[in-house]
Parts: sequence; structure tokens; C-alpha cells
Amino acid sequence: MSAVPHLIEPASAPLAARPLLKVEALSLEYATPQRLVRATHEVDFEVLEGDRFVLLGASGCGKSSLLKAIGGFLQPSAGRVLLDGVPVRGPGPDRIAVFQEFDQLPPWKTVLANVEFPLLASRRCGRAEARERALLWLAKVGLADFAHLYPHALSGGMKARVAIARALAMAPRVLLMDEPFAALDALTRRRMQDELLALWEQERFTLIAVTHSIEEALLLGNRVLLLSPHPGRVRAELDAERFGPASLGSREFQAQTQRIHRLLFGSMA
Ligand SMILES: Nc1ncnc2c1ncn2[C@@H]1O[C@H](COP(=O)(O)OP(=O)(O)OP(=O)(O)O)[C@@H](O)[C@H]1O
Repeated sequence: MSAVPHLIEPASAPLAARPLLKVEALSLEYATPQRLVRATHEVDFEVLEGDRFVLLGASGCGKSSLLKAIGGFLQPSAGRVLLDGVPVRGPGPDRIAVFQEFDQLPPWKTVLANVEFPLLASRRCGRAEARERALLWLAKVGLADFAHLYPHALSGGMKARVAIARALAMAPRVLLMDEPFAALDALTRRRMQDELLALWEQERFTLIAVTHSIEEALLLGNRVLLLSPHPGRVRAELDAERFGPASLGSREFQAQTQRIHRLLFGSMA
């Protein structure tokens, strides 16, 4: 049988080109008894479906605040966040966050119950479906055999995997990660980065992650937004698609690391 050539061009722009999330002129502030702390100033960016979008900047430049605003936990003092064109007004199951404190897993619930809990609490699904989804996601992160353990019996890396399974089981439009592996030892952190990338290869979820590690940003991200120090403003956006675990330590990886360092701090690494 001869192959039929595929000549039909798509009629419209590919769906992936439409931004899933838009951050428009976003300024964030905190009112303290002493003064108003400005966390970010007029930050703009767009995240496409399937992006691994990383916010990178020095401590205090407003990365976590941006994530909180996207999560709907912090109201902007100016500007807005749009998800699928609709302004974000509060938290919702379409945006699920994973933080570095994996001890946020309630210790009195088994691993399985921890993953089921948000599905049941949000009434996303009934008991049987919640169990099925939780077991599926635990298998995807390699924890199928640990479902009936309690969190205290898990290593840091395993707790991270439970937190990721719990978040992705909710099928969010965007997965938000704030320094997800910062509390882990260096070797476990590297392994978790690889595992997260492998999971993304399978599932193609949209990720917005915050880090202050240049290496982690280049490894995890396909796009990296550099923020200047306090208050955070957009300094540059870089394409990091060509970097990954295989390019760690390469000459190009090192050159890009130094370039980012110069952009962030105005000096050589
Ligand atoms: N709840 C708060 N009340 C007052 N000021 C705050 C609050 N949270 C953050 N800030 C201030 O807002 C600014 C940005 O903080 P944010 O935590 O967003 O930065 P970051 O880039 O995530 O820092 P880090 O990498 O150290 O976590 C900082 O000056 C911080 O002190």
C-alpha cells in the first residue's frame, strides 16, 4: 500500500499559539504597619499551553508574590491576570500550587488519602473515581507500592512526588510550583528535576515554576522570565528549550548561565 501524502494545511493558527495565561502590567504590594512594600512593578508575560515557564530572580524580587497572584491568593494593586481570557479573582481548582514544604501533607492521612483529599473536598469526583485517579497518579510518579504509608515514613523526594501526584490528579489548567525542590538534598533535587521533566514528556501539563537557581531554570524551563531585584520588573525573557539534563555542564549551558547572571546582577558569574 502506498502512503498518501498529507497536503492539507491547518486553516487557522495552531491552538497552542493562543496564550493560556496572561499577566498584564501586574503590580503587587503589601501593606505593613510601617509602609507599603512594593513586590512587583508592571510585570507582563504570557504563558502558552504546555509551556514550562520559569520565573527567575534574586531573593525578594517578587517571584512568590507573582505565583500567589496567579493562584488568586493575592489581589493586584494594578494590572490583572487572565486565564483563558477570564480575569482571575480568587483561588480555583484550575490552578494548583506545589510548595517546597512537603510537610504540608497532613500526617494523619495515608499517601493515598492525601492524593484523594483535594478531589473529594472540591467535589471533583465521587469516592470510586477519586480512588482510581489517585492510584493512577501515584503509579505515574512511581509510588504505587507506597499508597498505604503515612507521610512520616517517606523520604523528602517521595513527599515531593506525592505533592506532584496530588496536584496533577486535579487536572489543573496550570501547575504552579514555588521552589519545589529547594528543601531537598542536591542529588535528590537533580533526580526530581529529571522525574518532573519525564512526567511532562508524558502528560504535557502547563507549568509555571519559581526558582532562584539559574541552573534549575535552564533545566526545567522552555521559557525563562528574568526579574530584576526589588520591586520585580521584567528584565528579559529567554528561550531555554535547547537546555536540559543532557546539556548540563556543556559550554553553551555555562555561557548561558553567565549571561543570565550578568543580566540579573550586572556582573560576571
Ligand atoms: N506578607 C508579606 N507582607 C509584607 N511584605 C511581604 C510579604 N510577602 C512578601 N513581602 C515582600 O515582598 C517582596 C517580594 O517577596 P517575594 O516573597 O514575592 O519574593 P521572592 O522573589 O519570592 O523571594 P524569595 O526568593 O526569597 O522567596 C519582598 O520585599 C518581601 O519582603
